[in-house]
Amino acid sequence: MKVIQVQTSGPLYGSVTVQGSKNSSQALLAAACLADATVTLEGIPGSNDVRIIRQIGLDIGLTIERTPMGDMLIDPRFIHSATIDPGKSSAYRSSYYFVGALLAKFGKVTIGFPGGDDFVSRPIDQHIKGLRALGAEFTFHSDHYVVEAKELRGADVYFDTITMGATINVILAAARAKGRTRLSNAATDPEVVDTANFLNQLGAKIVGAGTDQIRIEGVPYLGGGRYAVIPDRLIAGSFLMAAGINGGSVTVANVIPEHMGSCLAQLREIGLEIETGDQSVTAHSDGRLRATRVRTGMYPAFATDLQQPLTALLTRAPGKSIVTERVFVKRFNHIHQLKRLGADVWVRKESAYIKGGVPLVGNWVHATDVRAGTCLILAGLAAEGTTRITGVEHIERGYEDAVGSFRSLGARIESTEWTAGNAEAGFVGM
Ligand SMILES: CC(=O)N[C@H]1[C@@H](OP(=O)(O)OP(=O)(O)OC[C@H]2O[C@@H](n3ccc(=O)[nH]c3=O)[C@H](O)[C@@H]2O)O[C@H](CO)[C@@H](O)[C@@H]1O
Ligand SMILES: C=C(OP(=O)(O)O)C(=O)O
Repeated sequence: MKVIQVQTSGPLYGSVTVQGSKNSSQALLAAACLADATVTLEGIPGSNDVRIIRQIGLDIGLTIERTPMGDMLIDPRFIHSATIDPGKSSAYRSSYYFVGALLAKFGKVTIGFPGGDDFVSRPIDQHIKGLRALGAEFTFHSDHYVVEAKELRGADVYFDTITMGATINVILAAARAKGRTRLSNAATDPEVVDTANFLNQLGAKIVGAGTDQIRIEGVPYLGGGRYAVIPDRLIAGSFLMAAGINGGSVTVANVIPEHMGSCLAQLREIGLEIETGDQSVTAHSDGRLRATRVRTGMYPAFATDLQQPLTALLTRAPGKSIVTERVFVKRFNHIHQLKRLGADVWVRKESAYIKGGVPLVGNWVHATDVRAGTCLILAGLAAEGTTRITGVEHIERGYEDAVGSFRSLGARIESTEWTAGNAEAGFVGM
């Protein structure tokens, strides 16, 4: 069993080059299926989710190869199947993008239900609603579903709630549908804009991405091209938060500061000093933090994926903080694990109440999902003694090299293989 071991660390100093966005990469890799020529994507991270997408690609005839320069060369010309193995599709969340991306070409997609971070129920009713409006029919089975459309036709879609996944999925389907699609109440996330920019570069006609009204004029053909995925604003945010845990100064390079507005505002409120450059952000902290109240929301509000590392940071801020989760209201699995380190945190309804400044003590903890993992790494840096984190595969879904990056900043962290022998000697069941 892989375990990440974190020791009490001092202030962190240094610079980390931020990987390409996990969430955008998943959309772009699927979107490449819409092309009729080869595509090169720069900056796709080497995370577990990307490895699964490559395996799905192999199964259906979509070649995804890493070049010696680190780019992804994708050849969608020989896709021969739109039947996706349920096990693989359920091994990560956004496998549903293959529905939007393959439906126009194949007329029928068979796929497993979405997996990924299973922290709360995550409905896909808005994906279904949007794709149905374009003419798709859904049939549900025990471990997979089938989506069929003789012909996809543009339509007006008004989303009942703001969802990034459904916005992207319907854009994918509409890009090669017949006629015009208009999306209202669309998500405005940078990852939506990134997907639209990529498709437009291949010849799609999408306008309005980044606003809540998006128009897509379907085209019969998409060419190839080269495109660079946006940097991961969520991973960048968590490294900046790390500067506040024991003090220090951390620079995240290769970021788009404009994507991080609500995060940077929140960190300033807590007492970090933030400096932005063209493509970098630096957080300085003398370790003195202020308690705060924060609510998550859809972009441009404070991201739900930054809620967990922020909660770890707020355990270091003397006083009472309140973190309210508005996107996935029960996304608090990490709180139970923080308590195992001695944090004084409790959850009522959709809020976590944190009494900050209480000393943390190392223990065995489990990362239930990727951001819970980041939260526990940050908490482990402050905890007395050793914190051992299991569930490393969740962390590896999103990070190319979390351990290496934190080590480069001076964190005392390592990845170890926990064997039956040492487990008997020291493992405390969870
Ligand atoms: C792979 C990926 O990109 N994952 C991100 C994506 O997930 P994902 O795309 O799954 O999240 P959504 O933006 O769709 O979810 C936003 C809200 O809409 C609701 N909803 C969503 C779809 C739907 O059909 N019906 C519905 O009610 C969800 O329950 C949630 O309350 O955005 C989330 C919110 O920023 C992030 O936490 C995830 O990291
Ligand atoms: C929720 C997340 O991922 P996914 O949607 O891939 O499960 C996340 O990245 O925090």
